[in-house]
Amino acid sequence: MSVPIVELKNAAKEYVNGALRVTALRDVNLRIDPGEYAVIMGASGSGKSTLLNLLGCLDHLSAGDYLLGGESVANQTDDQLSEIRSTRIGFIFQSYNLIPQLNVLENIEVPLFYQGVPESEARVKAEALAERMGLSDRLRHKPMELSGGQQQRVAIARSLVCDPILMLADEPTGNLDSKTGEEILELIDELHGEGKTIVMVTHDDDIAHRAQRVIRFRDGTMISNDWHGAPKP
Ligand SMILES: Nc1ncnc2c1ncn2[C@@H]1O[C@H](COP(=O)(O)OP(=O)(O)OP(=O)(O)O)[C@@H](O)[C@H]1O
Repeated sequence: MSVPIVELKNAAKEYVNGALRVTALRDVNLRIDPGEYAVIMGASGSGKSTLLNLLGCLDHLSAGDYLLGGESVANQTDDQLSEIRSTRIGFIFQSYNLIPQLNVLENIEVPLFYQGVPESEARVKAEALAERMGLSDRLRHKPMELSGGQQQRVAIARSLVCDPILMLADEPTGNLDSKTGEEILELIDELHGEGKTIVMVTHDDDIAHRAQRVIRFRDGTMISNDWHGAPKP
């Protein structure tokens, strides 16, 4: 059996602000295998972003364990988490999160520079991904000179440039019109078809139907985990 990409064991997250404590996630057990496409759904405040932040090593668990690709990351330092994030995880956000001063190629290259990849090598990779995303005629444009769909394509290229084992998407079509959103979702379907492991937060049932698996949260608890198509063995 293959090593799961994600394994959360009795995971919990509590936010503490002074005397105020909020339990955002409690006792979450979740396994995501290589090549799966899972969506996370739930009402506002149910813990979706908290979960994505934990899966993306942007935050620490309060209790339990998180194994990413078979290795526990629960007790890593912030620096170690940052290293894991930049080498193993690709992020796609609703608001693209591109660096406004950098052009398309430079934005795509950012994760490679954190890894010390030589400039010429980074350029070759970034150009290939930009071409794949249909951005060849926009390589030197800055984000503000691009449409929303083009910006999201740059963000997807950036998320792929380190060949991550896990791709996390937070409402990736939330700021796009339906046609452009559909193109981005088709791109994500394509990546899934190529074997990428994808976890996406969405509020949209139509989008959720594209995934194999829909995981629902309520009040910080996982309340359902439904498989479309063939049931998981
Ligand atoms: N930094 C924080 N400090 C304190 N409480 C927080 C913090 N971040 C989130 N929470 C709380 O944790 C709970 C879960 O929040 P979370 O943002 O994960 O929900 P969500 O499902 O992503 O919501 P939305 O769909 O509105 O983005 C909420 O009750 C929220 O108020």
